[in-house]
Amino acid sequence: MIHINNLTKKYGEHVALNQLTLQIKEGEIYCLLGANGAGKTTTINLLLGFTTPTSGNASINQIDVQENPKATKRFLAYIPENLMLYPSLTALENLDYFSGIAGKKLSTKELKDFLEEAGLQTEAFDKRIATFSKGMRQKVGVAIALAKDAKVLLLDEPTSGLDPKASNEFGLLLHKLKSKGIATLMATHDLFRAKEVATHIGIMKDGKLRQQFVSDDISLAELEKVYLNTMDYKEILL
Ligand SMILES: Nc1ncnc2c1ncn2[C@@H]1O[C@H](COP(=O)(O)OP(=O)(O)OP(=O)(O)O)[C@@H](O)[C@H]1O
Repeated sequence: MIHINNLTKKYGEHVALNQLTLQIKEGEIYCLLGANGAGKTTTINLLLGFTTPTSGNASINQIDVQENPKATKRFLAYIPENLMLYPSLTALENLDYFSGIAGKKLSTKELKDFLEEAGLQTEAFDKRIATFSKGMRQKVGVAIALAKDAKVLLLDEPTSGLDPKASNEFGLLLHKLKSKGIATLMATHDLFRAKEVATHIGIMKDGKLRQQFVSDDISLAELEKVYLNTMDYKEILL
């Protein structure tokens, strides 16, 4: 579903992303780990077409992102660390608005079903977003992705600032999306949640993908050790 080939982004002499190659198939959750400045957000921005690569390419559902950014956006949902919703509108109104932008005309019943599927409490459907916690806003973001029938979900630091219960709920939600066949790329610093939700884990440093694992092949303790070693510049062969 997501194909990234030798994707490179330079800002002047600085290489923010260095020949990244990876694939994420339907129903896979790929967690990208790495210290600040490792290139995680750059990867997401390139997939969103927010910035253009210096070289290499990426495709979503076999459509090249750079050649056809509008077409690829039809398949994409993006939830950044701080999801922008209209604070004075309710959850239902936001969902109605954003699914309308995505070309979906949905009944109130359908909108409510998506909010429920995303795990938002029924009492919150008609409350203004301004009163919502981050976890609740993210559920609205997931409802938007579901309403849009997104095939690919891009998440940037979705669990940062969430309390353990909200983070756990978000993890359960990702499992649900996985079972619907959605391909997810999640940039995170949260090793625990990455290990818990990911099918695959990559560790980036200085714009380069240094390590890749199938999540089931590595324990949390091993992941932490490898992560710390990688950050300490100790060379570990891929
Ligand atoms: N618009 C820009 N102009 C110049 N340099 C940039 C720009 N955007 C990102 N960079 C640089 O590219 C590198 C990768 O940044 P990126 O935001 O992708 O890292 P990250 O892994 O997402 O970090 P964080 O965990 O802090 O979000 C950093 O060195 C950053 O300073």
